Amino acid sequence: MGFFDKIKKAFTGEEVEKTEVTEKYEKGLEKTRKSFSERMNELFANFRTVDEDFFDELEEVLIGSDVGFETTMEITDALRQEVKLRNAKNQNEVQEAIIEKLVELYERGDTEIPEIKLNPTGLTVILFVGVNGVGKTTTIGKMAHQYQVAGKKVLLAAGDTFRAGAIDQLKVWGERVNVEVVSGPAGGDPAAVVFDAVKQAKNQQADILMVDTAGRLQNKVNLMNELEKMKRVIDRELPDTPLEVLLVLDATTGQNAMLQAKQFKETTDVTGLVLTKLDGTAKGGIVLAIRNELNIPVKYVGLGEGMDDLQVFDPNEYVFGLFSQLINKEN
Ligand SMILES: Nc1nc2c(ncn2[C@@H]2O[C@H](COP(=O)(O)OP(=O)(O)OP(=O)(O)O)[C@@H](O)[C@H]2O)c(=O)[nH]1
Repeated sequence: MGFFDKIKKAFTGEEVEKTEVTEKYEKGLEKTRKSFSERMNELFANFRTVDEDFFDELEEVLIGSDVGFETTMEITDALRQEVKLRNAKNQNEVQEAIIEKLVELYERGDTEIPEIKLNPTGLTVILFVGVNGVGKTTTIGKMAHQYQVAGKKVLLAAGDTFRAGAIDQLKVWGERVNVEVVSGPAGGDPAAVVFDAVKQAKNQQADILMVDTAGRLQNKVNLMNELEKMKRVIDRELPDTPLEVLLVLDATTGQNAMLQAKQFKETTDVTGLVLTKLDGTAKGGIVLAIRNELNIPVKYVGLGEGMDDLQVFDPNEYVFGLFSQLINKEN
């Protein structure tokens, strides 16, 4: 069964086969789906015809789910044309057009799973950026655990020397998942920590080095210099090593997360996003907005507090989780 057919079936409440990952996405997106389906049901409860009022209300539903203004307008404009083209009049025809347009928004982009490409012959370095409290350390810990379970040798570097608490927190995670943490003194130079960590990674022939960094957006110049210096050390010591820069964002902060992403994008070359706490928000539409407006791939999503709830982002599973049993079905 093609993916679109699977969504269509789930959309109307028909049973479809689900993998463990599908179920994780479904569960993680429960709040978003509930609020989205309530709003959609309300919209269709008053459905008479597809007129401008209908599109206005649909825009409100999408914006209310944090799909973002730009993306919402794009979707509703495309839908206006589609409805005309198909001469869709009744509720089912319009619902089908809506879901097709939303899925298309994804298919037009990259539906490949944007997994981190690990260096097959040596070390890969992942730099984690993002403001305090977004779940950066938790993400590093979970990811370290997953790579380790997959048989990789992982090393962590406590590059957030700005807060003593951040170093300790990373060490706690290191102990919990049994991964070594390279650290320096609080207030020290983060690039020096990176230098030491790179040396150790080389000595130990590690596969992955994950570097925590401080995320002081209020001081952009400092932040930029600090990140650039760390990158220079990595480039110099490991000239041919792939470097990922993952920006961690808290999905529950909605449009504020968008703003952070824009600011970090100006500060450094972000290669991917991690969106944490998607399970904690009813506004999971933020993924659509980010994907459409920022042009940075979402690489991981946090769908719960468990170790395995950090999942590689799969656009198909996401859209499925958003729509399954959407209309006329109690969740
Ligand atoms: N429900 C849920 N909780 C999460 C997720 N990711 C992280 N958390 C929880 O959020 C809490 C930690 O969040 P933060 O205080 O932002 O974590 P942190 O690692 O200290 O954040 P940084 O300051 O960014 O390093 C922990 O209780 C985590 O279990 C997620 O995807 N879903």
